[in-house]
Amino acid sequence: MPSLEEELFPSTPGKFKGDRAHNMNRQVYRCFASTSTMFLWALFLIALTASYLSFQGFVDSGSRYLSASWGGINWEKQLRSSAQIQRHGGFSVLVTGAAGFVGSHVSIALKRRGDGVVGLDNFNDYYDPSLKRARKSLLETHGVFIVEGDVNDAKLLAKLFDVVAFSHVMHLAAQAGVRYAMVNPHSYVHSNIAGLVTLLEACKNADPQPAIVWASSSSVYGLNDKVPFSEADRTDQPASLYAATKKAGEEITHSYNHIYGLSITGLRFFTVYGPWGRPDMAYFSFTRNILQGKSITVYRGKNRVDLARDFTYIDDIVKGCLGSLDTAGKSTGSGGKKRGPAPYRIFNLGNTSPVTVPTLVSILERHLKVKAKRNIVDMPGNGDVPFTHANISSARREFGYKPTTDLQTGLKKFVKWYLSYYGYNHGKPVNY
Ligand SMILES: O=C(O)[C@H]1O[C@H](OP(=O)(O)OP(=O)(O)OC[C@H]2O[C@@H](n3ccc(=O)[nH]c3=O)[C@H](O)[C@@H]2O)[C@H](O)[C@@H](O)[C@H]1O
Repeated sequence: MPSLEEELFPSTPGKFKGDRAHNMNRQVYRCFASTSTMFLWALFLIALTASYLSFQGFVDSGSRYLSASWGGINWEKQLRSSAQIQRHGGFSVLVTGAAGFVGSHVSIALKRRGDGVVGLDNFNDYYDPSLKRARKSLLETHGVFIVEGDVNDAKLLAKLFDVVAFSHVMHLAAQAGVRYAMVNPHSYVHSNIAGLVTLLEACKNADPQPAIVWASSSSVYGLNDKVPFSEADRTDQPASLYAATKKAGEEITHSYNHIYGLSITGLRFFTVYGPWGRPDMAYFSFTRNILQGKSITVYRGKNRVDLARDFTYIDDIVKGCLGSLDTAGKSTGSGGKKRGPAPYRIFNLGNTSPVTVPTLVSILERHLKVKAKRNIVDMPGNGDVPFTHANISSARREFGYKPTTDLQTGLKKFVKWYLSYYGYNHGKPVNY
């Protein structure tokens, strides 16, 4: 049996016979009825979508509040106190990667001279996070508060700039290591490209905009064979993805300088070493293996030529970082608008005295009083370059950069720290 509606409005047009006006009325009514049904459906779908989105928002914010290690009145108080400037004309500096090797040293040096410092670090497990935690404890004894978070977290960055008007950002958070890029390429894109852009976005939006000093790398020289390496030399032949992401960082920061008036200083660090260093680096892992009686793999270049690095001691690098901060001109924009040209600088921070890897091993043997078991192999195609050698005349001219620690002296200090921290058998770290 047909329904009432079917009776009134048969589904097959033309089957209904009636007068013209009646017919017209029916069509208008039908049209109106289908429009209102559609309208009701649309309303229903909008309501459904809105409630889904608000539920998602609730879940997101709920999980953020449940899992976030930042936020709240007490947290803001700690931020402000750590960022407090204690000297006339001092800075308030956001140090990213503050629980890292260079980051921890720079943070302490800034705090010591009376600058305000807030650290940011994600404590990832690229190498033993307990070493990062120990550095964090050390920083806390100096009054430096470290926020646990990622440079990719735009909300966190916005909040940091909301609470503190940072005059400078020392951006050292990165995925380091040349050879690890073959194991985990995406971590380099995540930290060195995406993280950098997120940070620059936050800096460009900040009012006032901070001046930015950040860590590039000697590896950008890649296959360049003109020595010593000068800032104007070719950097378009990277030998590793790590180098490529650092080179990309130099271009990305340039665009932010150009468009938004951010003051940018990129520092090309040359194989930095010293106490509280990175366990993935050769001098550190060689020390551990030598002490444990394990063999070490020493790479050798083409035609049996030894590899060489312009090893640079951490204290010299710290002086270079502070000199860069002191001479960085101001950013000119605010709230995302450029108001004039701002400085864009790049400096080599090296030692200008390359040493071969076998010589590095011999120095360690002397300091450790243990003979290394050397396993010499031809350098695999893993992104390494045969040598590095910095021309540092630009940094010397701009802020009097002058490295004073040779490898022999620097490794002695490293070994002293290593033994006090891990002991002879790389047992449990001594508590600081
Ligand atoms: O200046 C930089 O910008 C980079 O410096 C550092 O890279 P590199 O100069 O490669 O230092 P590092 O790994 O200590 O190897 C040193 C030498 O030992 C050789 N090497 C290494 C390991 C090994 O098992 N055997 C070996 O012979 C190796 O072939 C090399 O010749 C930082 O790690 C990097 O993050 C980046 O900051």
